[in-house]
Amino acid sequence: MKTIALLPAGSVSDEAAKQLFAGEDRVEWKHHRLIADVFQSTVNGISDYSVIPIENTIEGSVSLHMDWLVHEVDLPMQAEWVYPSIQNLISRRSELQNAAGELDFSRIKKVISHPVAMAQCLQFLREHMPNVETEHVSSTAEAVRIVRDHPGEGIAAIGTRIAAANNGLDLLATEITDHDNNYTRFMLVGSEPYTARKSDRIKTSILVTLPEDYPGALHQVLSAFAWRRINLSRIESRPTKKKLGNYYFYIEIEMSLDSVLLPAALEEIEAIGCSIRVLGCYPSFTYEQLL
Ligand SMILES: O=C(O)C(=O)Cc1ccccc1
Repeated sequence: MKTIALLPAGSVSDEAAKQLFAGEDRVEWKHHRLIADVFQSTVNGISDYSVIPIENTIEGSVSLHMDWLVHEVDLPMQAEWVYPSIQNLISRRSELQNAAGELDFSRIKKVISHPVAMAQCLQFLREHMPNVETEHVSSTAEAVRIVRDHPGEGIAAIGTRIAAANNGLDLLATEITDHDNNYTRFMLVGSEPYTARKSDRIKTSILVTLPEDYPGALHQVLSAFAWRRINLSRIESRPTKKKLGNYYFYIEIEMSLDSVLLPAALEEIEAIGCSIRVLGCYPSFTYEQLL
């Protein structure tokens, strides 16, 4: 039996995780309201894995979660997958109708959701409810729960169809994200490798800290990959949080650590005085692969 910590039932994380573990019956879900508790469940050994949203097509990196993986916890990355994020406007239709029985968006006083979901729907909100107040909460599922528990207050949530159905609420508008092809990348973290499915795409994630006062250090790091023709799929700088202006580089490499080339490239990078932390070597899945 594998125990998996994740955001509440009806969240995007919940749908995405069920896709990754589809067909596995020996799985126990541990839902948490807060992402901090999702992380902590695996850190404390209560769960085998945590499910973490790390990047979105529109919003880019979910920096807070990336920073947790780097600064707060030491949990290896075990699988990465992509899941479409389809958002809907959810509340009670009967509360928001005018005398003619038509939905009147001006009766919505406040829209609540997870910050990533909210960011995906800003144009929709501007167009239909230019003056609405918005508020961020810990997940889309939590937003829907709050709407359920506060009838008559003119609150709507942005969330999944499943969350609306689970809470007996109405879909006021469906598929409201501003751009199609809106996907979120999720990371499965934990101490055991994920073996339920195989992918021919294996990635390695590392964190590189450059030596101080070394002109061209980043160039040299990149060249260690470039001349070996090792493809990188992402590079991002984040503050070290130790000193203003100090950064580490988060790099995703399209190659397994079991290869001959990658360890050699990492050795070359260490030789110029960089420190490297390997965050994981893991299979990567597209949405189509998991269908
Ligand atoms: O709040 C949720 O449902 C989550 O799982 C976080 C999230 C929100 C929006 C897109 C992807 C993940």
